[in-house]
Amino acid sequence: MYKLAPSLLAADFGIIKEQLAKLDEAKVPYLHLDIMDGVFVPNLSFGLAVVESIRKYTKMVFDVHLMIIEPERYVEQFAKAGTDIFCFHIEATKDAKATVDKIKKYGMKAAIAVKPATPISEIKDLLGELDMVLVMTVEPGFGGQKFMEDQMEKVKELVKLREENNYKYDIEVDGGVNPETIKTCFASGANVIVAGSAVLGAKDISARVEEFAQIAKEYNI
Ligand SMILES: O=C(CO)[C@H](O)[C@H](O)COP(=O)(O)O
Ligand SMILES: [Fe+2]
Repeated sequence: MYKLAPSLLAADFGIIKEQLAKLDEAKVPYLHLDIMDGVFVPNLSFGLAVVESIRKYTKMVFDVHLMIIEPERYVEQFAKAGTDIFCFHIEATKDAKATVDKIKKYGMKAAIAVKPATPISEIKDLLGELDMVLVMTVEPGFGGQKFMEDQMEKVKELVKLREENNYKYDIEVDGGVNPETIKTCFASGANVIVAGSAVLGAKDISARVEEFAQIAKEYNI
């Protein structure tokens, strides 16, 4: 089922309450929260305090994308801050299985992200336990980058593996998604769409959300 996850990274933090209200008005289901540590990626964003404080203002599902090393250290804190989906990078941990188990123990949905150079074979053994897989369509670290079309091969591979093994995960794409590139995402089989600049940077947020929803309908997603 199609879900839009606007990325807070593209929001104007000075008017964050108004921005959240606009997303709620547009009936957006997920909010994508990019957590960066300046080590796993060459950028810093925001952390637990921001997640906890905005949790009070919206009921959107919090889809937290952790671009930090050893994400297992923060599972409990993110659960307490109101995270619904805890998504970590396979490249950032030595024990992905233990991390997935810990995420579930704290009542969250478990997702794994793969950088553009990481093949799906790296997470193959865990696919049966995941609620979502995130295929990065840019190098993680910054919003507003160009969509990497070649990553659609991984989306298609995930669709195939899900069918063959009766797995249940959603397939999320993140980076450079706009009204054009969203079409190849749907055509390849992605159903959870992260969009920062294309949604929060749009003149009319509701109109952009509606435009994406119409395209999803055309592709039966
Ligand atoms: O994880 C990310 C960057 O690492 C962001 O979620 C992503 O870049 C969204 O921004 P945009 O839609 O503007 O590309
Ligand atoms: Fe992200």
